[in-house]
Amino acid sequence: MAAPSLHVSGAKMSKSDRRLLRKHNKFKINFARRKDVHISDIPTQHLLVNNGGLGNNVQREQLLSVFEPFGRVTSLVMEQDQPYAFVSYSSIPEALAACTAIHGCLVKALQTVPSAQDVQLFLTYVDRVPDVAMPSSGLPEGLVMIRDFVSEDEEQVFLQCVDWDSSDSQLSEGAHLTLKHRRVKHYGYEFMYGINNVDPDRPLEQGIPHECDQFLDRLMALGCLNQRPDQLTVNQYKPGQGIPVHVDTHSAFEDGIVVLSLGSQAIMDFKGPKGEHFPVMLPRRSLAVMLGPSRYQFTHGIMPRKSDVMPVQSASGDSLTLSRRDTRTSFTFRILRRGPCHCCYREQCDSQTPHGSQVCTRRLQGHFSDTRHSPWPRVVEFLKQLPLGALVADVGCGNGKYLSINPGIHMVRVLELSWLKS
Ligand SMILES: O=C(O)CCC(=O)C(=O)O
Ligand SMILES: [Fe+2]
Repeated sequence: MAAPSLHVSGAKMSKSDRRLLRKHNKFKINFARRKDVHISDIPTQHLLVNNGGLGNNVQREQLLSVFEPFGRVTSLVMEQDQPYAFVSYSSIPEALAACTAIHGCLVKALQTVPSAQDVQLFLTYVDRVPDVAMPSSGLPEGLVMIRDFVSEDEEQVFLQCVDWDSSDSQLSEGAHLTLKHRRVKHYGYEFMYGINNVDPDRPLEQGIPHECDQFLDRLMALGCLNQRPDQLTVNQYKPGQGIPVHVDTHSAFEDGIVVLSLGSQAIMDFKGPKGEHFPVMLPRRSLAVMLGPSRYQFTHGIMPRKSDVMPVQSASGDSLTLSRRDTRTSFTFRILRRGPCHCCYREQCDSQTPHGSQVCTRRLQGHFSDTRHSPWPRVVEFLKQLPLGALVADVGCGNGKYLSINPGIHMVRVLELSWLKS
């Protein structure tokens, strides 16, 4: 790691040194907009490290390994999404030594993905380090989290019992429109993404794998579910993949949605109706049970990211770091609802809005539903691109498969063509 000679006068500077200086000055001009920390013209014990932030995919441990050889690091502050970090030493000479050695260097240790470029660190003295705003560490009301609910051996059994090869042929057509970003397999009943619902009259050949039996016994022993789950959706996410924000359809499933996270952690964002936001870490092998408001009222989703920002506690105080995601496989166990939902969260309830009650009538239809339950992708696409408030008549709507595709439009449902004639 050879530092370019930044302290030479303008006339003797090489082309690359001049470029470096220009870049650094531009960054300093932008940073000066911050009111809580000021750039210092004279050396201090606090360093602002441009390009060494969470926004550059730099991890806390990597940054520490670069700075610790030059003295005692008393504080390392990383802020969410920012391309810079702050490092404090116990004395000015230590900061000076680090600055002389590291400023302008390409640092290999900071590569977080194989294709990533080396990171060039620019250092500036600042008067202080800011307090870090920690993400909310609470849980949405009704969410129960249990760490280490399954052992590493059990995790392997779960992961190996999924027969991915048979998943594609099993999914109804609408699924392929929504599942570009993760692999999914259903057991017990298919959750049909085209209509965001299940058909209780069409159980799948494959029920929940028997490998889950003991787990389900333990789950039931916790006492938070009234019935044993009869539907399982397995989602598999590669780093960078996620699941869009949603509330699991009320009319499809009862209270108590159980998520077992395997293979990797991920942050699931829960958002409430008043703008509440709970980024909840789902550690590998942990169990999350969504009950009450967290099941019915809060949306949940996973951002398609390669790493998650996590709080860390260290000798130098609270800070944030990045935790890289690996392939994550989640087992989501749910209890099918057989009848409309009567929850008290009417706004989110598809059973209690006009739009929702139409969806429920879908279940009253027999043979037609059995043979035509898959929405046609082109129709789904057409409905999705309609503007808010558009009016659509679904003449001969059959099992109502298109009624819930776009909640922002009005669907007039006409069951039989003969009704229209009369
Ligand atoms: O993968 C997860 O953790 C959650 C999956 C989920 O929310 C769903 O399938 O509805
Ligand atoms: Fe969900």
